[in-house]
Amino acid sequence: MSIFNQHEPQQHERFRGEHPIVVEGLKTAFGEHVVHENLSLKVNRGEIIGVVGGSGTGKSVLMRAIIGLQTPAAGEIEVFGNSITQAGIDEDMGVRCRWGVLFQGGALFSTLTVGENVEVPIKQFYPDIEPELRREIARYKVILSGLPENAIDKFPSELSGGMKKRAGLARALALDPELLFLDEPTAGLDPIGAAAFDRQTRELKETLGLTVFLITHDLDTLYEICDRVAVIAEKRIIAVGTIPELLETAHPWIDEYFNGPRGRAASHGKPPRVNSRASVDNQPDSEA
Ligand SMILES: Nc1ncnc2c1ncn2[C@@H]1O[C@H](COP(=O)(O)OP(=O)(O)OP(=O)(O)O)[C@@H](O)[C@H]1O
Repeated sequence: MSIFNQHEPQQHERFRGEHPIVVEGLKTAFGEHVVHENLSLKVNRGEIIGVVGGSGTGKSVLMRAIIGLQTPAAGEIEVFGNSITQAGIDEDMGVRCRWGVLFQGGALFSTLTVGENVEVPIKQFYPDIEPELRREIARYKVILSGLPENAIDKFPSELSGGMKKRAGLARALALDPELLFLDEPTAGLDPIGAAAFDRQTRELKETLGLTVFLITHDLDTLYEICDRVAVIAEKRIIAVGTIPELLETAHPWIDEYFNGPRGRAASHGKPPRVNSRASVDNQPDSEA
């Protein structure tokens, strides 16, 4: 039971449905530049889904659309069964407090300490929580994210890249989310730091029962911790499944991605995760 359940106004049951995120027929565009066209994706509850695709294919824009920061030109997005595209402000606030986001680069407030950064969403969504309790929650989240306890009083400029990511993770965990969005969490980390962050993600997912939407270029992360991988190309999700399943699709981009030198190195000795069937979208690109 979360401490937040005792505080108005965001009381809610945990999501028990099959798909906490459902995207149907999404179109996003910046002026004439269409990023997604007829993109669909269902994320399974309790999985870590890796989202991959070439640079600029729209992974971050997809995440932003799902969390309501990017208005779609067409299509429907549901999170926990609530329409994100049509939510009023009240429903919006109720859903927003149920996810946490680690943006690329951490997006920490540089003038606030780590602890104060973690307190920001708590203040925003639960303004009535007493400062002492808020601080105590922040301290717990800092420890949960794998930072030493004394990091709570440090400013972002005093942290290494890996520590900044963990501070961003602590803030993403601030509200006991059911859904965690991670945008390239291991980018810029050394291999040992990246592997440690991967382990932490998997442990958090298991102990907190999270669903994780993870954007990455890191093949080791895909092999180590992702239950399924969704591939964005041609403005939509062209395939989703375990890595062995994706390889069966024989799509040239997928083949090159996983069977190129880096893909082969990352796969070395890894047991495949096999708990779903890949689905492939062979629909022609309407914008082609
Ligand atoms: N605010 C914006 N205004 C205009 N174009 C944008 C904006 N945000 C993103 N784009 C464009 O949308 C496309 C997709 O961007 P996005 O950041 O989602 O790519 P990505 O797949 O996450 O790339 P990377 O792997 O390099 O991080 C790019 O062409 C980008 O230039």
